[in-house]
Amino acid sequence: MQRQSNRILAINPASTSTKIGVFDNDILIMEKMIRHTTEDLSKFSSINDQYLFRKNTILEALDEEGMNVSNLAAVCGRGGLLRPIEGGTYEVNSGMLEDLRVGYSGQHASNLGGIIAFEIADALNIPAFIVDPVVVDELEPLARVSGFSSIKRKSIFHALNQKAVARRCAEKRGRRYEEVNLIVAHMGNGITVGAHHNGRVIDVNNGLHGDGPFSPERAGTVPTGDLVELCFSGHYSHQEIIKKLVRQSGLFAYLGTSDVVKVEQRIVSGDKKAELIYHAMAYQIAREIGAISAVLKGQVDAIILTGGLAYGESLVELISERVSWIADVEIQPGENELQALAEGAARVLNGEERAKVYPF
Ligand SMILES: Nc1ncnc2c1ncn2[C@@H]1O[C@H](COP(=O)(O)OP(=O)(O)O)[C@@H](O)[C@H]1O
Ligand SMILES: CCCC(=O)OP(=O)(O)O
Repeated sequence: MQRQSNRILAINPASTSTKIGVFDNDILIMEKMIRHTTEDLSKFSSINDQYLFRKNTILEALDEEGMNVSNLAAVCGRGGLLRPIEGGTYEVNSGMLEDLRVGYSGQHASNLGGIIAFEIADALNIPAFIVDPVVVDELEPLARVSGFSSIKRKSIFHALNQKAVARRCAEKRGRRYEEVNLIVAHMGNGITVGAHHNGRVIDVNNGLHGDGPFSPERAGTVPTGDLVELCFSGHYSHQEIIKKLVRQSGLFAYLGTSDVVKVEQRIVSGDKKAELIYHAMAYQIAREIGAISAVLKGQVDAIILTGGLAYGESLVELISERVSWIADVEIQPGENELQALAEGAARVLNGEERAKVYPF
């Protein structure tokens, strides 16, 4: 099908940076990472309060790059901690804006993606979208049962990148995403391993404050009794324990850094503790992939390793040697999120998909 030219601005707000990209449909024209200093962000008491500051830095960056916003056909932001929704491209509406502002399912910089996209698009009278936010929830009923009746398992994961790499993998095999079974391990600051069955992520660990492998920053699954003891030890407030589990666990807690490149350098120079912990992270990722292969009854077309950590050759090797008996292992390093946002918006602008309405 012949596609018309659609200029799309994609916005991905992360904790200390805002990444932006301008695309012609899914072809990248310009990309920029705007870094925010601690001093800049410490002026704001909440993530939501940063919206105007971040929006202005985006408009300034576009101006510096000579990008004329009046040529845009749509703006697409990374969606945040909304109500659980199925995957897809959603037009930003007033209900979504309200949920993003209060942080319906919690606080995360990605909550700003939809808000900033809307503000820029509204002034230009063009649509604003979000694509596959972190709350995409396509879990099977079986996967929701935790074993502790007061707690349900939740789907919070790197849906945007997981679905984009899964689509690409299916396409390479001459199949549609809706026709394949894939295991995708996104390995970034958090790590999530999803079972993609015929285009739906039917099981995945909650990579923010849930379960799964430990990661550069997160604790992942920890022994429950010991965690309860720690919570009631009187040493930590509620906020402190959450921060410890989400931002100060994993590699950071054991090795004092969450920078995987530095950890790899320490291993090469003979640091045995760094080696043990790094190998343990690979071991836990492989164990999660093995567990989720049972969800797919062993019918797995491919295992995809993606995210920033997939640039690390030794990590990829350590995981592959434990899981390559399950299926072919494909490496798609990086987080590909701006590209995935543009692709999601382009599918709607070109009439290949209809924008979904939040909450559906
Ligand atoms: N060349 C590399 N080799 C190994 N790890 C890397 C490399 N580049 C980045 N990383 C790691 O990737 C992580 C960030 O991954 P990314 O997918 O961008 O993050 P997130 O999913 O959290 O947004 C960081 O922990 C960083 O140390
Ligand atoms: C697990 C989804 C939240 C998320 O995006 O985490 P990181 O970017 O910190 O890996």
